[in-house]
Amino acid sequence: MDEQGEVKVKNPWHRPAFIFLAAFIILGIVIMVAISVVQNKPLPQKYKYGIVLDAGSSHTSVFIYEWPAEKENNTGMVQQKHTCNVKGKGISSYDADPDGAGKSLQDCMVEAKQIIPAHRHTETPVYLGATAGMRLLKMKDEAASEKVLTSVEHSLKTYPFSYQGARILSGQEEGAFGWITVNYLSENLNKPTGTLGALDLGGASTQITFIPQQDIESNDNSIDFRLYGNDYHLYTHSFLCYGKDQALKISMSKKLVSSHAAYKTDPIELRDPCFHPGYNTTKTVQSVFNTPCIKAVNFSSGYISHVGLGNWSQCQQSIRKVFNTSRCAYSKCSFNEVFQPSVDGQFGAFSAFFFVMNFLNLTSDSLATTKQKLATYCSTPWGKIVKNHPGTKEKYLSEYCFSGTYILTLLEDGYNFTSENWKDIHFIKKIRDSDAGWTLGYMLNLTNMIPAEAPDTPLMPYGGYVTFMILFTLFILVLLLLAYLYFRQSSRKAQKGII
Ligand SMILES: Nc1ncnc2c1ncn2[C@@H]1O[C@H](COP(=O)(O)OP(=O)(O)O)[C@@H](O)[C@H]1O
Ligand SMILES: [Ca+2]
Repeated sequence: MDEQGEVKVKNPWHRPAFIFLAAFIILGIVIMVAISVVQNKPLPQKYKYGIVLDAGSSHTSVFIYEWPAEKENNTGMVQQKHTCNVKGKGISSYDADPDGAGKSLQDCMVEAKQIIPAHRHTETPVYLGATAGMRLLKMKDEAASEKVLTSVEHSLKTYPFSYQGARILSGQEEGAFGWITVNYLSENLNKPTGTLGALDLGGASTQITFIPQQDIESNDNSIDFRLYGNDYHLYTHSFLCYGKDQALKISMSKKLVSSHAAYKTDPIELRDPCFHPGYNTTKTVQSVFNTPCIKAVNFSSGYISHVGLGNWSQCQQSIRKVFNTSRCAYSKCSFNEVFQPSVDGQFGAFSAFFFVMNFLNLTSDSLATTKQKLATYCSTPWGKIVKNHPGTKEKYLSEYCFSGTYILTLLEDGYNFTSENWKDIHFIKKIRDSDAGWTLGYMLNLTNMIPAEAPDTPLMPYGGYVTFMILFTLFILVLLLLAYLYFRQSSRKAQKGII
């Protein structure tokens, strides 16, 4: 009994205070880990949505974007969830029937209501941005352009979303937001890697935007951004009337004006090297001259007999006349006296640049091969072209020779790309499943989703943090166990010594 009494006194582990302390430490660690795991646990993913309507000159597309609610300021988080193509033509074609513009959006907006979860509807912003078609309508008939915008506004306000406005974008905005989109999607904005220049070809205008190596000599062409802690000094220019549909009209009108036949015959004969041999279609003079991009001319007839010749080099000669390169008041110009630094770096060429070059299978050849293949394509008889592409809209099909040649001439003679840097042009439709175009950049900007400064990042990712806390706790437990074993052994020795 005495022996046992002595052991009790000598073994420190049997002191209640020590046991209490050890239990308290373990409990404290367990509570700490439990709280931090629960506190930092990512909530079940909640998504937010945004809608942007791209009211282009040829048609309107509705884009629905989606992003995880907690990560809206991280780069690359916003994704395109759905697109809907509005039936019919662009809103600028409703100048004589403004109500029709608003009505045309109905089907796609109903679709948006079905795609976005109902509880998110009221907080989902809707933006409509109109581009060059509406810029031209505003030049031609400002009152009509306002009526069209009012009509789409009334229509968009009837849906449960948060309507944020319908407006005409400036050419600079269109160029800059296209650049933001491609660089956001390529995750270039928060990395020290280079950025991607943006080339956008529409029906009524075309944009070029990139970071140049030299000074920007004209203020109109300069845009500055601070994104994720980096300063960007961009060159941008939008050529109104140089989208492929307006360029075709300008090119046809020049041919008509310079041809003597045009003033005498009925219908006027337009022999066009940019259309396939065997192509022969009657068009109205009005369909070519109905644009503020061309001065009105009087002809003997209201009709044109448009006859294809299929001669690529003559076609290119005729397209060169659309670009005025004779004067430049700066150190360098693209065309029409517009300042442009030398193109630099990699470029993403989207919208009609992609549609046309992809159709022609010309997205990955050298400049020389591209020209050769295009020349062969243009000389292919129209009958054969129609037979080979039964599913393609005849209007698009008849114009691919012109459009391909226009793209080549715009890039080489207009923007001064060469056979050396031709490979730097990447014809793209999508980046990581989202369309390249101005709409995403526009929404990111208006919702402040690209912060000027880089957001604070946690010390370690969530998974790493939990692992660290578990390992750290185990480490402490093992230490306590070892300490226990050590003390037990030493107290036994002490016990034996006493015996
Ligand atoms: N599959 C296609 N093939 C050829 N061209 C196309 C195709 N889809 C769209 N396009 C063309 O792309 C252009 C899109 O321009 P759009 O965005 O409407 O005008 P803008 O940007 O000048 O306001 C139009 O010229 C249209 O005809
Ligand atoms: Ca466009």
